[in-house]
Amino acid sequence: MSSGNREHAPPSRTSSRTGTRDRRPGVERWWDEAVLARVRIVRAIPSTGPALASALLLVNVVLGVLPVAFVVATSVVIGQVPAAVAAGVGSQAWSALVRTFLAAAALFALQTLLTPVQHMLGELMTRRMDGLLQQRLIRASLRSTGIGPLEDSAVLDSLDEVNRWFEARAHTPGGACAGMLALVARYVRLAALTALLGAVASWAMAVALLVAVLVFRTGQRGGLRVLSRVYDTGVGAVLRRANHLRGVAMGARDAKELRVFGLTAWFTDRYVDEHTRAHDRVSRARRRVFLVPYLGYTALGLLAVCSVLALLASGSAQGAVSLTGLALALQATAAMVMCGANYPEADLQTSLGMRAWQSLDTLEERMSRAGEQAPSPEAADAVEEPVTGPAPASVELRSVRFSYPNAGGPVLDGLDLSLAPGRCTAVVGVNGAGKTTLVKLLTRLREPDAGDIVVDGLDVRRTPVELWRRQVSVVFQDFVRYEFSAADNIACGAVHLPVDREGVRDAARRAGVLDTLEALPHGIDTVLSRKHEGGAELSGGQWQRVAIARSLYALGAGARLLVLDEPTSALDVRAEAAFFDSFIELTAGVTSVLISHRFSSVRRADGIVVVEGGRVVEQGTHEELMALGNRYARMFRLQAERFDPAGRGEGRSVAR
Ligand SMILES: Nc1ncnc2c1ncn2[C@@H]1O[C@H](COP(=O)(O)OP(=O)(O)OP(=O)(O)O)[C@@H](O)[C@H]1O
Repeated sequence: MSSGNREHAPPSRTSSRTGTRDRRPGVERWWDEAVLARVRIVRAIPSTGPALASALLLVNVVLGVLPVAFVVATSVVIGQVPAAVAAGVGSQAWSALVRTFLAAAALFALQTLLTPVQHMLGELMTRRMDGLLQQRLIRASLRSTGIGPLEDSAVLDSLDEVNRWFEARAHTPGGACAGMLALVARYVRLAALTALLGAVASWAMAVALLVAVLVFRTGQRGGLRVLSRVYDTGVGAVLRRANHLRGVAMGARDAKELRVFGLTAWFTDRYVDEHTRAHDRVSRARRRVFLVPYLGYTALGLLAVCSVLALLASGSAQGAVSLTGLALALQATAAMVMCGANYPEADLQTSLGMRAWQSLDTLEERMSRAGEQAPSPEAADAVEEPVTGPAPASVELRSVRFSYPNAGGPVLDGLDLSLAPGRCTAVVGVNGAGKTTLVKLLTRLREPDAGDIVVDGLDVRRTPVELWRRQVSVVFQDFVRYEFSAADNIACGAVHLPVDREGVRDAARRAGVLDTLEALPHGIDTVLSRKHEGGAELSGGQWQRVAIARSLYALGAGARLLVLDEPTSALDVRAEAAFFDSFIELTAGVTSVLISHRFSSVRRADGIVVVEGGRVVEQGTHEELMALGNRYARMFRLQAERFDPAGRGEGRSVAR
């Protein structure tokens, strides 16, 4: 019997109950990991298609029986040889020998033919189950309407872990189903061999050998489970660090900085250190888990096999066992011993699959736990229809308080802010003042801990989130660069409506990017990524214009509140000035919020608020705030002086 366990590197297993290292009692953990996990996989098998599941089950049962039938046929052949040789060619005994031989050959051929069918159907089941699990993963990742869960470190850990299971090339989680059915073949074979040995030799012998085989297998499989716990004791974290280092070192995104800062050798050394540390700990654990127990299991196996052989030998010596019976018993014993080995078509697949499924459960559980945001008092009487219409939104934030979970004090602490309908309000403040947090609340990616956001006199929580979001158009600081066509990149500003190609062109024209897009190989249908054939890459500023076009398209589709979070950070000064000249005009009459560190943009807003300490500490027009000579004026002058050290005139270089 051979151990045959290959080393693998599953991600760390943490308890789905605590989110920390698993501290459940051994029996409960064993029940969950070894029994319930298998039951869940078996119950999921029919979802890959009843016809496929039945066909694969049938093939596996047949593949379990065929080798046993082959053992019987070849043993009968051996038993028939003396009589056939004695009677000579053409005799009845000879013909019987030939017939049995042909039957054995047919059984062997059938087994050879069915094995690829087993692989093919198993592969099909694996792909189908992987597809279903991927759907579960995507649904779990996107299930929250807010982004709270995706800023929770436990959820991010789980996501990271599950993703690694799906990215593993050797065995994917779906393989567990096919692996579980492949075990049917092995255990049917083991049961039939036991019956055979019992029938022709001795039942005590057969049962003893069966017990030895099962003990050996249980030890090996249990060893895999025990070994995997080493990943809970810090190895997972070391591997994550190593993977991060490898990802940074091999990614195109970070290549420039690594080289310019001369970090390549440092990265290599750190990667080797972390990897070696993880590898050493796994190797030590492997020796502990497998080496000594393996010797014990092997001794037990040898004892059982030697006893069986000794009994057979003595039975044969006394003439109590026929030649056919001896051949049967010997072959059955050898085949049973083989059943104690690692099953390459089943063991790793089921063991890794069970862990992957558990990771997915943990992710789903954590997502739902992290997604339980503070209940909104008005949610119960949510109105079906949003407050909508052509009129620009009037938005008021009243005494809004918000803190990030597990992150210290409040970021917004009693903030009052009024966004006048059809006017542009700029929000300024130092880094970390809470400007982006304000955007998250306005877009309902987060809900306030206290206070209200009131739109046209109605608490925004009374409007279903999806409907509210159709009324909001946003250009995020870190907007998404979708690897879609340019047209789709813009049209995804209003996915609830059919794509309006004229509207897309119009939005691109107004964002000043239409000429650039039309000059691409396939015009606005060019995929904006070089990773795709015929695709093209845009500069940072051009991408930003595409994001702006997306928000204009959303406005065209009925959005009534425009939120711009650093919308021009990638544009040069001249492009920014030109952009605002046209943008202010284009969005005239739209309620908008502009967050920017560029005072040349901010000063053009109809109203400006300064956020500090989680509240609005100053508000007014540019002129009023300059006249006040307080925080805004100081920040404005500081920036203006950087462009115009001589200090000539208020923001001369930053002015329009
Ligand atoms: N997901 C988060 N979890 C915990 N704290 C966060 C999170 N996001 C932001 N913060 C903290 O909240 C505070 C406000 O962050 P926010 O991004 O809103 O500031 P900001 O005014 O937009 O800053 P900047 O001008 O640098 O973009 C910061 O102290 C930041 O560390």
